[in-house]
Formats: sequence, structure tokens, C-alpha cells
Amino acid sequence: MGLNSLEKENQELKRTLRLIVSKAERNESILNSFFEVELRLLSCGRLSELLELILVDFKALFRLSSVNLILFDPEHAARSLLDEYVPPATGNTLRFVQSQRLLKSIYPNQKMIIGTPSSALKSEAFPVADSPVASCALLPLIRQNCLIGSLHLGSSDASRYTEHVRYDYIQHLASVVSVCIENCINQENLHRLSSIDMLTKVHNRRSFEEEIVRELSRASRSAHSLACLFIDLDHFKMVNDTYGHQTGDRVLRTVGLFLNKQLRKTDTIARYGGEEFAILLPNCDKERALSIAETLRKKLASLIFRDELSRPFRMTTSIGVSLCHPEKNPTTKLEDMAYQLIQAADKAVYNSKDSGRNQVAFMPFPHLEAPKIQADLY
Ligand SMILES: Nc1nc2c(ncn2[C@@H]2O[C@H](COP(=O)(O)OP(=O)(O)OP(=O)(O)O)[C@@H](O)[C@H]2O)c(=O)[nH]1
Repeated sequence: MGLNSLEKENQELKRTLRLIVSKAERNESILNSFFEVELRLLSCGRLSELLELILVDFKALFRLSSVNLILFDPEHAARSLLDEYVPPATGNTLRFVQSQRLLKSIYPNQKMIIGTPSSALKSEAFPVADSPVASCALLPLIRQNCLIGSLHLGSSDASRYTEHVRYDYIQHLASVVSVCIENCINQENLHRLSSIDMLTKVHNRRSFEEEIVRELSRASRSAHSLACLFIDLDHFKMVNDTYGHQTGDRVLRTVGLFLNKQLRKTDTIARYGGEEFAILLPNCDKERALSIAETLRKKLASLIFRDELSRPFRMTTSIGVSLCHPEKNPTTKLEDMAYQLIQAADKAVYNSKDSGRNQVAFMPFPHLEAPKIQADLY
């Protein structure tokens, strides 16, 4: 072999090596970015955060023209967690289905679909008209052998997703997405369950005590006041004794439902004790808090309850109101402030009961017991 041809072969080998190295570097960078995305997926604590990552960030991170997601949500477990979540408007959609029919028709054998979508599949997978999708990867989301959703990655580049290439990393990503979706839904529902009162479906005491600190912090940042109402049912023992415990339970449920309907979404309603409800009204001054308390008192007194035999009866309530301006107490710890606000509202209820029940009483914050006068000083 001549020197020339050796030189040529050498150059050819060097070029091939450069190609292999650059391919390996590209693969490594793809793997690294997938690894990063995986970590971000796993660190999402809320379903809304996870969906934002999938529907918005995936598009930019993977240079896609469209990302769409279908979730199988037969019992509204996911939807109920997304009350305040607004899905992205452009190009990407989030759909919930109550039956598996659609998912099974897309994935008859639970395998991912790669390539140029037929127009029927495209309109199903990328429903936003004019989505510039020339090739796509449709990934079944599977948990315990059951289709829980479908993730659609669309590219305007026809050669991006082709049947001739293996896409193990995307398949792996779909498995991680499936686990994360299931985890977020379960965790959030569990947290919700542990913070609601099972009988009345309003917040429980533990959740109220967390919420009051959060609301005080919010009020402090925005220099607003926070009003706290305690509502105690009058002579509730008599309701139990006269009409039975089950009727008593129904009264509590009705009151919880009623309070939920009366108040704003930003207000917090909790069952603080047996027959005592607590309410937080953010950004509410004294006059408004007293007027809301008076309206609730009147409306509650006009509710007609019925016992097991359909006998009608009414209930009255004693309501205590207090109010706090956290920014005026900058040296007090939020936890202490919360305790004092609860104490003040509770004391106000006590005064209302003392003055004959079925009325609203106000106790200023901070509520300090009058100092006891010691007899031997006189
Ligand atoms: N049915 C039912 N009763 C409850 C529940 N929790 C507490 N209670 C009852 O609520 C009653 C509260 O009685 P008291 O503390 O004497 O208060 P009251 O009879 O409302 O009297 P005042 O508050 O002084 O007007 C007790 O009989 C409790 O058994 C519950 O979950 N369901």
C-alpha cells in the first residue's frame, strides 16, 4: 500500500472517529438533559407544578412544536386538585377522559407510536387546529398494566421521530412521567384528606392552625388585616339529647356546607371543635367582619333542620369576632399572633354565650386578661 493511500485511509479513519465522538457527545448531552428533566419531574410536589413542567417546559427543553396530555380521571381525583390551575393556552392541551375507550383505541397493544401521524390520529393527539406537527411520539402512560394517560410530543421536523430509530430514553421518560403523575395525585389527595374534617368536609383544626399562620404571613406582607370568627352552636347538647346523635351530625354537616356556600373562596372555614366552627376572613376590616358575622348568625338561625322523623327545629349560634393587623405587631412571632387571635375570638364567643347566646361579640386583639388585683396590696 502506497504512502498516499495510507494517508487517505488515515484521514478517513480520523473523520469517522470525529463523527463517532461527536455522536457520543450528542448522546451524552441528550442523556444529561433527560436526566435533569427526570430529576425535575421527581421533585414536583404538586400536580399543577408537574403539568406545567410537562406542558410548557418540555416544549422548550425538547424543542417541540406541541405537547399534549390526556389523563384518565374517572373519579375526578386529578381535576379536583386543579381548581385554580389554568392550562397553557397556546398549542398545548390537557384533556381528562372518564373512560379508557380513547386511550385503548390509540394504543391497542400499549406500545408507543412513532412517526408521521395520520390525519385522524393527529386531530385526536394534537387537537389544536394548525398544530405544525410533521412527526410525533405518542407515549402511553401506564401504571400497573393500566393506561392512565397519553403524552403526545409533536415536532415540526419530519425527521425528528422516525420508525427506524429506537427511542428508549423517551419510553423511559414516559414511565417516569406516569409514576410522577400517580404520585402527585395520591400525595395531594392524601394531604387533602388529612386536612379536612370527615363529618363536615371543611378544614379540621390542625389544618386551620396551619392556615392561620399562612394567612397572617400573607396579611403582614400586604399590610392587610385578618379577621377571625368563631361560631359555636347554642345548646347543641340538647339537640343530641332530644333528636339523637345522628341528627346532631346532620346539623353539623349542614352548617359546614352552609358556611362553605356563604363565604369567598379565599376564606378558610374549619371545624375547630365538636360544635364550634372557625373562619378566617383575609383583608377584612372590623365593620365588615362584624356585618358578615351578623349576617351568618341571622341566616343560621333561620335554617330549618329536621330530625329522623322529619320534625322541624331551628338552631341559634353565638359568634365571636376578633381582628389582627400583623404589620402593626412586627415583633410578635406569627405563631404567637395566631394563638392570640384564636384566644381573642374564643373569648369573644364566651362573652356572647355569657350575654345570653344568639349574638355576635367582638374582642380586640391582642386579647389580654385584666391583671388580677392582689388583695394583700390593699
Ligand atoms: N352529634 C354530634 N355531637 C357532637 C359532636 N361533637 C361534639 N358533640 C356534642 O356537642 C355537645 C356540646 O355540648 P356543650 O359543650 O355542653 O355545649 P352546648 O350544649 O352547645 O351548650 P352551649 O355551647 O353552652 O350553648 C356535646 O353534647 C357533644 O357530645 C359530633 O361530632 N356529633
